[in-house]
Amino acid sequence: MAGNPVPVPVPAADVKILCIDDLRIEASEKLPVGARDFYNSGSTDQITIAENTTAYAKYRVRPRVLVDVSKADTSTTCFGRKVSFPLGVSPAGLQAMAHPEGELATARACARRGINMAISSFANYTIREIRGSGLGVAPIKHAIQMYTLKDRGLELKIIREAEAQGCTAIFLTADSPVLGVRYNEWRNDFRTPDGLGFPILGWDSERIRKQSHDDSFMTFNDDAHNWARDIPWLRSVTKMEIWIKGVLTAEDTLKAIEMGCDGIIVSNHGGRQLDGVPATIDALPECVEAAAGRIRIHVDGGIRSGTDMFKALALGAEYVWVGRPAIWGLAYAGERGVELMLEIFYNEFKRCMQLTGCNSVKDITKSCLGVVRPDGPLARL
Ligand SMILES: Cc1cc2nc3c(=O)[nH]c(=O)nc-3n(C[C@H](O)[C@H](O)[C@H](O)COP(=O)(O)O)c2cc1C
Ligand SMILES: O=C(O)C(=O)c1ccccc1
Repeated sequence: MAGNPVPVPVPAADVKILCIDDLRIEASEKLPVGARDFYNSGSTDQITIAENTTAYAKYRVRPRVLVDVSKADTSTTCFGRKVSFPLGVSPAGLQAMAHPEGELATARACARRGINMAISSFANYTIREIRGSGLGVAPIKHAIQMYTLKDRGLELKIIREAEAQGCTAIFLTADSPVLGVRYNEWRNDFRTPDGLGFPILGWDSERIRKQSHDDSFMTFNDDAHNWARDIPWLRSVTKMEIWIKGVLTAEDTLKAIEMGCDGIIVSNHGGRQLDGVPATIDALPECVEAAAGRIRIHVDGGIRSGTDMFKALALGAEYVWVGRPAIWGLAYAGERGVELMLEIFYNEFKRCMQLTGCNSVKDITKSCLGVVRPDGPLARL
C-alpha cells in the first residue's frame, strides 16, 4: 500500500481544516472540557510542551534549487514494512473518549494511508480488535506500548497476546516510573468516562472510575523499573523488537545500545511527564551523536507540520511519530479526521522535500538545515 496515497475526499465543510492547528482548534471546541484538557495539556508549568513545538522555529531550511523533483519519493521503511512516508501514530491511551471508534478508527486510517501505528496499553480496545481493524485495510505493522508492571504475570500475558496478534515491536515507556504533575486532571477531577475500560490491562470501567488517573496508574505501574532488571527479562521472554521510549540524553542512548535494544524513541511524553526537560528536537542531536549509527532513532513531541518532520529527519531521526494530532483528528471526524490529519502531514512533507530539492528521504541530511543566531548570518550545522 506504500507509494503516494490518493487524497482523502474532503467535503466542503472540511475546507476550513488546512493545517494541524486548524484541526486542534476544531477538535478542542468539540471536546468536553475534562477530555480536552486531559489530551491537550502538559505537566506543571507547561514549559516543555510549549517548547516541543516552538523549538523547531530556530531552524531554517537550506534549499537546493533547480533540481528535478518531479519524481520525489517520500517512502521509507519502518519495522521492515515499506511505508508511504516517515510518520507514525504514537501510543496514546483513551482514544475512545475522543470518538467512540477510538483506536479502531486510528488503525484503519493509518493502514489506509500506508503507515504504522503504536498501540497504547491504555487503549480502549483489545490488541486483537485494533490489529484486526487495521489489517482489514492493509498490512499495517503495530508496536505495543508497555509500562513495566508490578504484576509480571500480566506483563507476560500482554506480551504473549501482542505476539499472537503479530505485533512487531515493544515500545517500553521508560519516562514514567510515576506520572507527571498534571494540574488539569486534579482541577477537573478527571475520570475516565463511564463505559470505557482498559481491556489490554483487564480493567473494566467500574474499576477505573473508582480511582483518579494518578492512583490507578500507580496501582499497576512499577516505579522500581530499571535497565538491569527489565531489559534482559524482556529479551528473554520475547523476540519482538525492543524500543525504549522516552530517552532524552546521550547517556541513556549509550545504555540502550549496551543493553542490546533495537531502537530508541527520543520523547518527553508530549511534555506530560517532567516539565523542564528539553524539547525533543533539542535532545535529538546529542542522542544521534552518541549513537553514531549503532541504534535506530525515532522522535516524537510537538511535530505539527511536514517541515517539522523534515527538520527532525535532517537532525538524524529515521522516523517521526505524532500523538495529539491523531486525537484531534478523531475528535473532529473519527477515522476520516485521522486520515485528514495524515494527508495534511503527507502533503506538507512532500512539498517540503520538493521545495528543498530532496528526491528521497535519504537526501534529507544535516546540510539541509541552518540555525538562526542573533545578529549573525545563518549558521551551518
Ligand atoms: C492523551 C495522551 C495519552 C498518552 N498516552 C500514552 C501512553 O499510554 N503511553 C505512552 O507511552 N505515551 C503516551 N502518550 C505520549 C505519546 O506517546 C507521545 O509521546 C506524545 O503524545 C508525543 O507528543 P505530541 O502529542 O506533541 O505529538 C500520550 C499522549 C497523550 C497526548
Ligand atoms: O496520559 C498519559 O500520558 C499516559 O501515558 C496515559 C496513562 C494512562 C492512561 C492514559 C494515558
